[in-house]
Amino acid sequence: MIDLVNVEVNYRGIKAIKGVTMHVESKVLLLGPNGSGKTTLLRAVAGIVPYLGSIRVDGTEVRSLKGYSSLSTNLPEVFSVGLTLGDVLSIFSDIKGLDGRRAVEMLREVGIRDLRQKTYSLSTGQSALFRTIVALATDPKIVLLDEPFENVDVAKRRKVLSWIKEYGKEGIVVTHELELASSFQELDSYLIFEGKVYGPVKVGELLSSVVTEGRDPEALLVVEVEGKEFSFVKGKEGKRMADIITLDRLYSM
Ligand SMILES: Nc1ncnc2c1ncn2[C@@H]1O[C@H](COP(=O)(O)OP(=O)(O)OP(=O)(O)O)[C@@H](O)[C@H]1O
Repeated sequence: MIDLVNVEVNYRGIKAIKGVTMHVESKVLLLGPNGSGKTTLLRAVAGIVPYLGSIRVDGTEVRSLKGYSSLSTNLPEVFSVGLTLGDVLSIFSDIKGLDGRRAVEMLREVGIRDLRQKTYSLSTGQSALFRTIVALATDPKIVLLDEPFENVDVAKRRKVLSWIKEYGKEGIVVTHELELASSFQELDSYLIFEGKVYGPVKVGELLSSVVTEGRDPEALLVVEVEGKEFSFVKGKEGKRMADIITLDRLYSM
């Protein structure tokens, strides 16, 4: 279970996360445009950046966590430079109970066979796949996945989708691609704009809504973008969410 209460993250004067309160006890999607704070929120939950407020993972405050938690992530900060893929698998087997055979099988399924190569020799897409596989092959209770589809070929995205459905009962999956979100219709989603989180709302409901300017009393969600309010409403005239593809488009509405 992940509980955030009034969380703020500041990077030297930039407020990247502003007063976020969330209670996550299933797998949820976090959707938002570039620079909205998605990665920062995951970093805070993973204990990689300092935060104000409270973040508890299964009841333990993240900033006072000692040792390893029930949480796995594909965030690049977790992977040391200069190691081979085999080294990383072996370290994660020791410290996080990674299933080495399963990891090797998953790597083969996406065409990564040479375990003697260094992690930095992987392409951007291969690196994303490798990090996702290491995170999931630990069979984690909680997953934090940052843009697991980015730079991954369409055919391999299908594999990644099926793995995300298979592993981790709880957690946060970040993406800014609504097209991919449609594969998770039954999950709850949160939207993030300018460091503020809105939700939850079922992915299916969100994608079948339209976006209108202003505050609509029947809205599933009302978000604020650059000082303007936008409503996500069902059964009205407006820009169909399903056509927006990426949330960056709200900035040009
Ligand atoms: N290390 C850092 N130092 C200073 N500012 C940062 C740092 N990392 C992120 N930021 C700023 O914090 C804000 C949120 O960034 P973040 O990377 O969390 O967004 P994001 O939603 O993950 O974006 P993207 O989809 O582009 O990856 C942005 O304004 C970004 O410029």
